[in-house]
Amino acid sequence: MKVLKFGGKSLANGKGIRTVIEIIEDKVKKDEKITVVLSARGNTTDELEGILEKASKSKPYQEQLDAFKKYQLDGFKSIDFTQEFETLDKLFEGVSLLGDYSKRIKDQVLSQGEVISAKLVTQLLQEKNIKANFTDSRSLIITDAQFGDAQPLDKLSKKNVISHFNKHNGSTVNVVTGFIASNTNNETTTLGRNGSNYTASLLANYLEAEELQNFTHVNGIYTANPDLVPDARKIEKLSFAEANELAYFGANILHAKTIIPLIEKNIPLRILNTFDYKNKGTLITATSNEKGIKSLSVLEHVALINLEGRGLLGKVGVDARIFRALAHKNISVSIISQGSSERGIGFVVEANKAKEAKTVLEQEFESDFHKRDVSGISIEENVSVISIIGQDLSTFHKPYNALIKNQVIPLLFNNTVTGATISLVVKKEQLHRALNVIHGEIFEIAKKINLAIFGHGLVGGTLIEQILKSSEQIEKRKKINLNIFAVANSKKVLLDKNGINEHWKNSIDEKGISYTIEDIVRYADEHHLENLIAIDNTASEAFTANYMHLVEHGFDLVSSNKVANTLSFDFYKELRKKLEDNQKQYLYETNVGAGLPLIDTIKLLHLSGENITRIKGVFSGSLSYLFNTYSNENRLFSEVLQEAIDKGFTEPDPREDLCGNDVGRKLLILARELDLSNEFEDVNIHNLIPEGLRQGEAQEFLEKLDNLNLVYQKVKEEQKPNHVLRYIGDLWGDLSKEKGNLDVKLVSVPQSSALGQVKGSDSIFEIYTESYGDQPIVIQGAGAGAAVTARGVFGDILRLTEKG
Ligand SMILES: NC(=O)C1=CN([C@@H]2O[C@H](COP(=O)(O)OP(=O)(O)OC[C@H]3O[C@@H](n4cnc5c(N)ncnc54)[C@H](OP(=O)(O)O)[C@@H]3O)[C@@H](O)[C@H]2O)C=CC1
Ligand SMILES: N[C@@H](CC=O)C(=O)O
Repeated sequence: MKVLKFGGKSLANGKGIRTVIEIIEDKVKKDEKITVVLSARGNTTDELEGILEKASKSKPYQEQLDAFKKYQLDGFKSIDFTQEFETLDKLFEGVSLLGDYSKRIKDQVLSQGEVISAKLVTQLLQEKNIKANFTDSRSLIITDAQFGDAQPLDKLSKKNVISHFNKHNGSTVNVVTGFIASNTNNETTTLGRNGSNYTASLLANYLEAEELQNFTHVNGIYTANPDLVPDARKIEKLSFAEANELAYFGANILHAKTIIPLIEKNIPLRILNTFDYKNKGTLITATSNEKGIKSLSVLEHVALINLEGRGLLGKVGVDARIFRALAHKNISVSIISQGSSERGIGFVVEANKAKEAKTVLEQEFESDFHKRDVSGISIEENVSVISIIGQDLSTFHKPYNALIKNQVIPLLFNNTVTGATISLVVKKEQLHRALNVIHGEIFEIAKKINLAIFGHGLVGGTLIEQILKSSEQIEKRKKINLNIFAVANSKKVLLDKNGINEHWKNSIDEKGISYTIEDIVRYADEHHLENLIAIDNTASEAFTANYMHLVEHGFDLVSSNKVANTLSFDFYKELRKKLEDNQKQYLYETNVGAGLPLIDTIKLLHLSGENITRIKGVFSGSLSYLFNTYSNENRLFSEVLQEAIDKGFTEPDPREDLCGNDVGRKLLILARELDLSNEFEDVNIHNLIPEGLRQGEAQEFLEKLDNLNLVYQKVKEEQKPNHVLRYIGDLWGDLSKEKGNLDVKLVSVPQSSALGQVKGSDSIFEIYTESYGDQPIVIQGAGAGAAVTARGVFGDILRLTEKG
């Protein structure tokens, strides 16, 4: 025999009822022996309670009662509920006249919901020629007289159930009312909230059923509430002990009292979905999961109370006084945490009891206030409790670190000594993000990294394409889900919390909206996006003004833009301080040498104590291309320059390269990596643009490139034989001092020298150190170009995801 229990949501409407009938019919056809236990339909119980309240206050209730009757009959006009409706009419009339009702009356009222539902399903089954038998559980389950939350009298109930099923067995489907029972005086009682589940598990116990199938509107028990955590997974199997933890921490399908009768007889419980009943659901048995099951549950509608005072230290009985005072008012404490100094005790109570709890404690500790032993009792409202079931402290650092990285600082945390459950109290507004972050960590589900990309020109656009192309592979290999939720230019942003797709360019045009940085921060916040990275692929100084704000709001930073690192040294330090305070990272490997691993190498050398004495080389990819090509080929300077621009080697405004600023910036960035406090003004720059061409718009300059030809023809011709032109950066001097010497200049070098050998758009960096002596470490390779730069930015993004 299997016991099938259908909840109110399964029975709420015509579709639900038809599906329930279909499920039962299916089982009967397969000759399965079944018993059906039903809740009241939809919101019936709440509706009846509402009408009762109105009636007791002598308010008009007839309209609501009529609507209730209409709902019960809707689509099922052939069913006769006259008796149930008349009972309700009489009960409400009486309550209205008296202006009050007892728990006994309430149980009589509420019981009609289950009677109506079981009567309906019985008749519909009979219409399908199924031998169905309406079974009023009031004649089976006998309880004490505690109306509203009655306790079954096991011996009597069991005897009744067995005798009833002996009479109506075989192919008969007993359709039993859940929730309701009667006391020994034959008065209607109810089994409290979750009562129908209780009825079902009592029947399963008495009849020694093979399985209890609890049909709900979800496919089983999940690792977290799927409404809050989209990545939540269904748990296939768990043990009663594990289920018990879930029940305690708010998994409302389960309740300890419904599980106990099943444990007693070792009866498996299967949680199924009425609307997807072929799905196997979750099976709960006595056997524990070998690996141990993990899941997240949430307690909402709670408040945190904090009792503080210096004088509590070493005082005996403080906790006892708190619990006694609260217990006296029937206020239950769910989570408690107390420091070893005993100067503060924090605990969680139901939100609607918080004010009362505070008042009660203020009275209890009145004299301690006077003595200044207690300094304050405060309520932190709008909090939620997250419990990680199956999590012990040995690996808790992972979710905890991830929370901190996402700026979720738990207000309180505690762990069970034996049960491997850790609970955290977090601000309600952070609940969603916290759950997703923890869930991603403990289930090793691809960690979602939410990217906001600013600038989608040559570098930014290539980066987006690279990410979209490799994201699937990365997810498979590294369990990292790169989600670009924002792409912005100087005017518009395209926002999509689920990530942009390959049509992003059109989408920006069509759906892009004007924005401020605050809009993007708000969007991330409102959609609870975690692991945020802002990527600056602009060349804009104005945009760098957003860095602090982004960091404060939980974004790590990656930039190909060099400006932020070359503003005043004060800003440079302030940004680092902001990053440290917010535990955020800033990576900018492409700032010098595009995709070459230069900054990281220099950082590591410096950090390890290696004394870097000089850094010299061709820092600019575009100027490398320009002078390598121009020196070797008999072509016009303007023509080669235009080629460098067309190949995407130059800055958005190519004058930034030609005037030496770009190399100057790179040199300064390296100097600052060595803890030198140089300013941009300290860089001696040889500007390659003749005076007359420096002013005006970039476009005007591009139109006058020919004017450069004569100048550079002369420079080329004035060289010694077998010499070539190179535009170099040189950081030198006593680099252990506060500032170094930074020179950017055009030099003529022998073609056979290392610098003279550089080809194409290659950059070359010679790093001289004390240990390496005269033989510098040389890093050489493509120093410019959208593809290599975007790849370098991509590398920084991946590096950040690993740091998390
Ligand atoms: N090319 C290379 O080899 C290398 C380049 N870099 C750096 O990469 C960065 C990007 O260069 P590149 O792709 O060539 O530049 P592009 O001019 O091609 O693109 C710049 C992008 O930034 C956007 N933008 C400009 N100002 C803002 C702002 N205030 N807010 C938001 N978006 C803005 C532009 O939008 P809009 O069209 O609206 O102006 C455009 O989408 C530069 O900082 C450069 O120094 C670094 C290493 C190598
Ligand atoms: N314009 C720059 C691009 C890389 O930073 C260069 O030419 O090196």
